[in-house]
Amino acid sequence: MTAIRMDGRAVADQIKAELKVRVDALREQGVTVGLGTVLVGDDPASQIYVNGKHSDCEQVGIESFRVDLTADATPEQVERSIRVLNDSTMCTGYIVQLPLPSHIDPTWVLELIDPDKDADGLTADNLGRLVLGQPGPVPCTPRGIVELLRRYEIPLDGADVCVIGRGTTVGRPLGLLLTARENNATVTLCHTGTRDLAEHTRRADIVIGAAGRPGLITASMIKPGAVVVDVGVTRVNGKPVGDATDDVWDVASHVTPNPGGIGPMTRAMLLANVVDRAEALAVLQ
Ligand SMILES: Nc1nc(=O)c2c([nH]1)NC[C@@H]1CN(c3ccc(C(=O)N[C@@H](CCC(=O)O)C(=O)O)cc3)C=[N+]21
Repeated sequence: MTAIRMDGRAVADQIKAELKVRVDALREQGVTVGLGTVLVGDDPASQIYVNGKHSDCEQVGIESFRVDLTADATPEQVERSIRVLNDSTMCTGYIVQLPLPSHIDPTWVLELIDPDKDADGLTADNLGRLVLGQPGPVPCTPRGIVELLRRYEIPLDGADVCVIGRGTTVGRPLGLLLTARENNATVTLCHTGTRDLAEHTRRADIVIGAAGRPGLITASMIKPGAVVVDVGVTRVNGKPVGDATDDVWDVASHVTPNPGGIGPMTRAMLLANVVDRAEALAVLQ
C-alpha cells in the first residue's frame, strides 16, 4: 500500500465549497440555480444516487426538483415529465437517471432533453460539441476524472493514457476529453474486443478502468509508478466494487479508492455543469 490515495471525497467537498461561492454570487444577482432529476423505477442503487444528488444540491445552495415515476411508467409519461422540466424556468439543468427500465429506449429519452438543460452532457448535440471542441456540458464522470488528476498534479500533456471501456457515459467521451488540445494526452481506448489488454496497460502512464468488471486490472498490468483510476462500479452483495485489485496499490504511484474516488467526483461535476450553465445564462441577462 505505497501509492498515494487520490481522495475523491475530499476533493469533491472542496469543489462543492467553491461552487457554493459561485451559487451565492448568482443569487445576489437574482439568478437561482435549479437541478431536476427524473427517476423511473425503484432500483435501489439508482435511488441512492438520486438521493445523493439532492443532498449535494442542498449543501451547495442549489434548488432541486425531483420527478419519480414508477417502473411501469409509459414512454408518454416519461416524455411529459421531460417536457415539464424543459419548460420550467426554475430548472436550469436536469438529468434522467440511467439505466431506464427496458421498455424505455434511453437514446429516445436523451434526445427529448433540451441540450441547454442537459446537466449530464449526454445528448447528441453536447457529445457532438465535445467532438468538435466547442464549449458545452461535459459528461460528469470524464470531467470528474480529469479534474481529480489535475488537482493531484498528474501531468496529462503528452502522457500515455490507457482507457478501458468504450461506453457512452465514461470511456468514449473520456477519450475525447483527454485528447482535447487543453489536455493533450495520447489515448489508447481498449474494450472487450481488445486482443491483449495487458500489453496496452503496461505501456501506460495512467490506466483508467471503466469496464465494470471486478478483478480486471491487476498489479502485473501496471507499469511501476503509473497512476490507476478505478471507475468501475459493480455491486457484489450490495457493495460497490471497482475494476482494480488491491495489489495495484503496491505498484502504482497514485490510485483512486473505489468507493470514495470517482463516484463523489461525478456528483460534484454534475453540480459544476449546472452552475456553469446558470452563469452563462446570467451573462446574457
Ligand atoms: N443520468 C445519469 N447520470 C449519471 O451520472 C449516472 C447515471 N445516470 N446512472 C448511474 C451512474 C453511476 N453514477 C454514480 C454516481 C455517484 C456514485 C457515488 O457517489 N458512489 C459512492 C459510493 C456510493 C455507494 O455506496 O454506492 C463512491 O464512489 O464513493 C457512484 C456512481 C452516476 N451515474
